[in-house]
Amino acid sequence: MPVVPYRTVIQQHRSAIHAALTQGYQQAICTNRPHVVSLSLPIPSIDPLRLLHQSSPYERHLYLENTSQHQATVALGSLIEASAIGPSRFDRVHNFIETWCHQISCYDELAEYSPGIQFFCSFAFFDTPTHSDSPFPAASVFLPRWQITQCRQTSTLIANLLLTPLSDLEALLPDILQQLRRIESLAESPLSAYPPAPSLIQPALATQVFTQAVHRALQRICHNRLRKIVLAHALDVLASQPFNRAQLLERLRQQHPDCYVFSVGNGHGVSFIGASPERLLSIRQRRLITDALAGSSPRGDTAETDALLARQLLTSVKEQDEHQFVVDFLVRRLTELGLRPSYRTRPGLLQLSNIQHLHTPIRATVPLHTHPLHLVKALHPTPAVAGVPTDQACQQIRRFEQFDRALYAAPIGWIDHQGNSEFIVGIRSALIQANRARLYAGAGIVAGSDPERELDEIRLKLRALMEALV
Ligand SMILES: C=C(O[C@@H]1C=C(C(=O)O)C=C[C@H]1O)C(=O)O
Repeated sequence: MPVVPYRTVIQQHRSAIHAALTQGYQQAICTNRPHVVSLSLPIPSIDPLRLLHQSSPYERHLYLENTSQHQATVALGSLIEASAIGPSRFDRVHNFIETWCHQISCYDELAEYSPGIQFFCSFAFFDTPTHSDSPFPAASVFLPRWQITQCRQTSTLIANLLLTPLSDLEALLPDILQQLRRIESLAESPLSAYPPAPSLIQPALATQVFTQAVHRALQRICHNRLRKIVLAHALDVLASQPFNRAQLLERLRQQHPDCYVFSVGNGHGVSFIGASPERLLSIRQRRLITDALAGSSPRGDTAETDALLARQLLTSVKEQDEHQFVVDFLVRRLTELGLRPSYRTRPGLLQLSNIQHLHTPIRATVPLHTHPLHLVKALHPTPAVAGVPTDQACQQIRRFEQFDRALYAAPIGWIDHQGNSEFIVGIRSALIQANRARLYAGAGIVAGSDPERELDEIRLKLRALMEALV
């Protein structure tokens, strides 16, 4: 099949694109403020991971893919950005987005599919860093220079351009054409094989630290100071050579097709990657879905043991309690914001390749003036990753865990200019820098939890990540 010359499409519409840029330029002059023009352009069907593979680890990025939903996006480079710390971090990101939404125009007439203007965000678990060398800010938002979104077989390139009264309009178009040339050559060239995976110099899991923390947490639960706490463990591994980010993500999406595969790069060589089954929220045309996901069991080796483990999970009082804390919290927080959540009273099962969870999807309609970040702020951290009561659980997490959670178990996602949004919870994840990886896994502790069984759950979750590393 001949390759459609996408550049020719752009060349043919050169004057329309030029007109869109001129309008943006005039806006910048009239308002005396910078103005962004967001161009959505058709490109050959291309896997966004290939573009990430070609990009430098020193270029900021956010990649998010859900194979089963046939949706993938990579956002590369930062055109405009902001970061924030402290309790007002969500509001500050919201203000940044609101301000810029008045200074952006979107030209999407050439694209078959356009996701609109998307701001990409990552938040750390805590609003103030627990460690001074934390690789990611407590809150971070950026509008990318380049973005590729693939929806089924349709790919779209988004070029965001910043216009100021000093901009040289004639210099912008060649830049876009050069990027299109790069993408076309990627689409035409055969997928180059990834280099062999590095071998790991794997340290033993320092299990006592975790089990001791579980014992101490159980004492607090026994004395009614806490009802649930999610304790995590971090495993540092060193490889013989640098990890290949795209290769890890490729393995994760093959091994976990039902999860959201993600990568967030800080632009300084550090990436936070993972395959998370947990959606904090998804909003499309004001319809919201959030997942209560808590209560876990391994998958069985045979159909019979698998069914037995599933039955035990569905009928265990301890697992039900652990799950119900999350449902109650999500329903309460949504109701407080004026939403009317609907959900089934009995949880279902979310069966993943290595583990199964109790799962309750909760749906609601978002009121007109409720911004997605109001909801993210109200929902994070859920008792699936923190505990009950939230403040006490977070205080104890800071005490018991000796490592920096950074982006682990925190919201990662995007918001568009029309109130659509997608945020996942950054669990089943690892921090990657050159040949070092830090793997995270956590488990919910409630009355009746057995420290050894919780440790098995941590091992199971870590093993899934380890399989992607080697
Ligand atoms: C905290 C994690 O997972 C969470 C804890 C679960 C549990 O304890 O049963 C289940 C799903 C997640 O909400 C993790 O994987 O790190």
